[in-house]
Amino acid sequence: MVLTGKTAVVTGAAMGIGKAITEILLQNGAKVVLLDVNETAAKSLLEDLRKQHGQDRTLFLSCNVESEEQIKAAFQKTVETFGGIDILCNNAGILNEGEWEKTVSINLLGVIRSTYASLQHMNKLTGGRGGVIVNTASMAGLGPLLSCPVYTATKHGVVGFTRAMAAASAASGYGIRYNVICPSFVQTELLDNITLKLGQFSHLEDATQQLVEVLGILTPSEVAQCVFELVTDETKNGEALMIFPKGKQYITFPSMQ
Ligand SMILES: NC(=O)C1=CN([C@@H]2O[C@H](COP(=O)(O)OP(=O)(O)OC[C@H]3O[C@@H](n4cnc5c(N)ncnc54)[C@H](O)[C@@H]3O)[C@@H](O)[C@H]2O)C=CC1
Ligand SMILES: CCCCCC(=O)/C=C/C=C\C/C=C\C/C=C\CCCC(=O)O
Repeated sequence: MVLTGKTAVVTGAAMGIGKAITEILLQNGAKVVLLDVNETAAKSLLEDLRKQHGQDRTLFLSCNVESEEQIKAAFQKTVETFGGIDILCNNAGILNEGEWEKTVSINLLGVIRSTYASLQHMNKLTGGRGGVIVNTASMAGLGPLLSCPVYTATKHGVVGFTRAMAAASAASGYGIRYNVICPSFVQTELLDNITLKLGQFSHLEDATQQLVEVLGILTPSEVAQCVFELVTDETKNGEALMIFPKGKQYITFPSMQ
């Protein structure tokens, strides 16, 4: 897929991995709508992006992925402004084992809300142009991160939901590809104040820190490069791409047949 003239929506776009995804899509010619709850960070980023890429290729819309109403309004505004949606990156996520219901609501239900709301605009069977959705899971979506059971559960959910949507889309003729990235640790604010975020599992922080030392830490732009690959390579549908500092690997899952 060539990105020139395409419209992308990125959730959690104000900082970290979402910011890097936004930047790589813009650098390659797409128009990008940034959705986030952090208005201060998003507006400051938007100002920089408009200086670099022009005034008319970006839009920020305040949107909490916990709200179906806000997601629907943001997609409607995107279509009114840019004429459609071709690419959706469901990236917003938190780590908070104490506030675990909120973690499920943002990390897993947020992806489902946004994916279902996007169908109205992207599905070729309902007048959309088709396109591609890339969800941000984690390596914790493929195996257990012992200090974060609920975070782990949400990311396993995102991997399963993405793969099932890919199969449903292919079988139904939606014209939408669905892929998921599974990065190891990435240098973003998600890793800050980790003791507080681990809640009742804070005693397992040292064990996780040891894992960080073994695996190393990715930069957001290394992750965004993999998102770009999944967006542009039209052969990729239903793929889970594991990303770590030493490389990347497409996951082979057990066959269901
Ligand atoms: N940092 C890491 O080590 C890893 C992060 N991830 C995943 O990457 C994604 C992005 O995380 P990071 O960039 O690391 O974190 P971050 O904290 O730097 O950025 C997250 C962004 O999401 C936004 N956000 C949070 N709740 C939201 C909501 N309800 N609605 C809309 N926006 C919301 C935040 O305002 C922020 O801009 C998350 O899904 C996370 O689980 C995956 C693997 C590793
Ligand atoms: C192998 C699974 C990788 C999963 C990565 C992920 O999605 C998010 C992990 C976030 C936190 C993990 C919990 C504790 C980490 C402990 C210390 C982090 C310190 C980071 C540092 O800068 O040294």
